[in-house]
Amino acid sequence: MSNTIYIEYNFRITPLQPTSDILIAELGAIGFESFVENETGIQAYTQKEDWQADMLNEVGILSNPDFHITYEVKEIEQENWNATWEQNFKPITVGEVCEVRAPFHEKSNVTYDIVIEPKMSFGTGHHETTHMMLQFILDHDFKGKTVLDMGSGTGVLAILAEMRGAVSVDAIDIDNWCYLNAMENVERNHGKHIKVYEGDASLLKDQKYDVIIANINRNILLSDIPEYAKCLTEGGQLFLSGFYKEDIPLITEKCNEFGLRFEKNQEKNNWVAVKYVF
Ligand SMILES: C[S@@+](CC[C@H](N)C(=O)[O-])C[C@H]1O[C@@H](n2cnc3c(N)ncnc32)[C@H](O)[C@@H]1O
Repeated sequence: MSNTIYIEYNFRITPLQPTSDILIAELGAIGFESFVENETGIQAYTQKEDWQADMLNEVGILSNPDFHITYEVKEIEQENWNATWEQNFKPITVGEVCEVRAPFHEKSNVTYDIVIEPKMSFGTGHHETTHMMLQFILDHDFKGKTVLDMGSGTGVLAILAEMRGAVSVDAIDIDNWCYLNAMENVERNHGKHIKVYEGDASLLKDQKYDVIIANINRNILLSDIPEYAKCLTEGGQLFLSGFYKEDIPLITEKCNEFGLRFEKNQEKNNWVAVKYVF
């Protein structure tokens, strides 16, 4: 193991949500590469060679009086960073039949046992949006379906879709690291019908899918919904997440414009996952 030196920031945050999500997004934008959420806030990591003492000056939420954020900073070696991650990543159970765990967790007796090594990509089932999308996949019939997972992160949704019977799954992520990580996770879970691509909605051409899953964010979804509609088969289903309850009318309006009808939604801590039908 190389002993890369990391800088760890330990942020204490009040209120925890939506502050943590905003802080993670802002830190991600200035080059922080991994995050561990805990009960009082988050730990954020960047490699020492990418770090500058004044880099937090660009993080707007730290000077916003509506949020209270304090932090400590220290230098750690990669081995310790891995240990922190392992300590904090607990297995997640969805609907009692599906567990998302890391390779170092013991296998339990569930129908859908998903092993994910997330490292730095999003999608362990800990986030509300991933959890709700996994629940949607459990609640629907995927047997014989062709599926697109847009913004696939670790690949966790694509992996469950195949376990639930999908005959082919295209998983697309814009981020190179996610693309590589999803490929590793597909292999780790013995995926046979999942193809992972690096890119975005511009990769979609004449393909048709019975189901499209996209957990990204409000603005990307708003701009990609017309592309999704073009790729759905008659009666096809679209599951969207990555936005808040108050964004449902806007997203639904865009879906309606392209022939997609709202069917139902789930909600967790103000995050939502919504099902539309073509
Ligand atoms: C919220 S994460 C979801 C990951 C995983 N699907 C899950 O449910 O946990 C969003 C993912 O979308 C990717 N992404 C962001 N913009 C994108 C775009 N325009 N096209 C494709 N992927 C995108 C990010 O790299 C990230 O991995």
